[in-house]
Amino acid sequence: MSAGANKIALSLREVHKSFGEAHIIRGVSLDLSEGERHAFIGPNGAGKSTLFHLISGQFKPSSGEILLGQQPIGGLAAERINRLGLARSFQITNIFPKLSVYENLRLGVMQRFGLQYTLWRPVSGFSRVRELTEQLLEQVRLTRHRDTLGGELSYSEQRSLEIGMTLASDPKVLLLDEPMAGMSREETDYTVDLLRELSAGRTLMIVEHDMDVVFSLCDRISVLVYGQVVATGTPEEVRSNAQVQEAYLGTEVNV
Ligand SMILES: Nc1ncnc2c1ncn2[C@@H]1O[C@H](COP(=O)(O)OP(=O)(O)OP(=O)(O)O)[C@@H](O)[C@H]1O
Repeated sequence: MSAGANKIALSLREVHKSFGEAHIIRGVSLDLSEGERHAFIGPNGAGKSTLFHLISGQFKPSSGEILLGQQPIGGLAAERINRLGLARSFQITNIFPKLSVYENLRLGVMQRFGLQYTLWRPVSGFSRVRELTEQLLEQVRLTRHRDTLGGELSYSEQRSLEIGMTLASDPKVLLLDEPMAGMSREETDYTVDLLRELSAGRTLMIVEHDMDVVFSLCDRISVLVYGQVVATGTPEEVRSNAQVQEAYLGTEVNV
């Protein structure tokens, strides 16, 4: 964790979400420190994606509070939450396949400044956009693919591009939903390394099924079962928690 680790970047307080009769998130409370890398794990259907949707503004909590720093964000529109400093990726890759890597990233940067894709904006505005786009290109290690169409990148490069677009708003808090899904071991290792680099100075929250990733990348882990956090702790604490072994990891799984 980086300096300033004691400041709270994101707080969930007794967050609930129901869809009709179905009570999916059942009282989740959690504080994430600035600079912390935190993973949510849990069985399929536990509510991990729903929790992400609540934090990033796709869903409104039925009750409870969500704070970004000191600012309550529960129920605000996704775009507003993004402007306040929280960005997220989705389980599915979300890039523009017919645009080049550079154009994809530039769109993300332009969005940050509220710029439309027009030709009559002042050039001065664009030079900053260009500068930031170049920076992002380098950060996500795609400089050599700058003119490649998004759709022609390999799967893991597309995920890197998507992470770059997520970073375009320069978020303080970054939510990534299964960033390694569908990757080979080699691609996963590469992406873990990239994420370590890119998340420096930010708070990272990921949902991830790959336990090697979770245990090596994250400072703390929360285990969600039926919409409730049954354990939160360091990888060592979670690994040795008997309730977690039973409820999720399975006593035969050696993690
Ligand atoms: N919009 C919705 N309306 C009704 N039920 C929903 C809605 N969204 C999610 N659910 C239900 O909420 C539960 C939790 O789903 P969610 O996708 O959050 O789980 P998850 O932990 O992310 O699972 P996975 O690991 O498979 O992605 C599921 O039973 C799902 O059917």
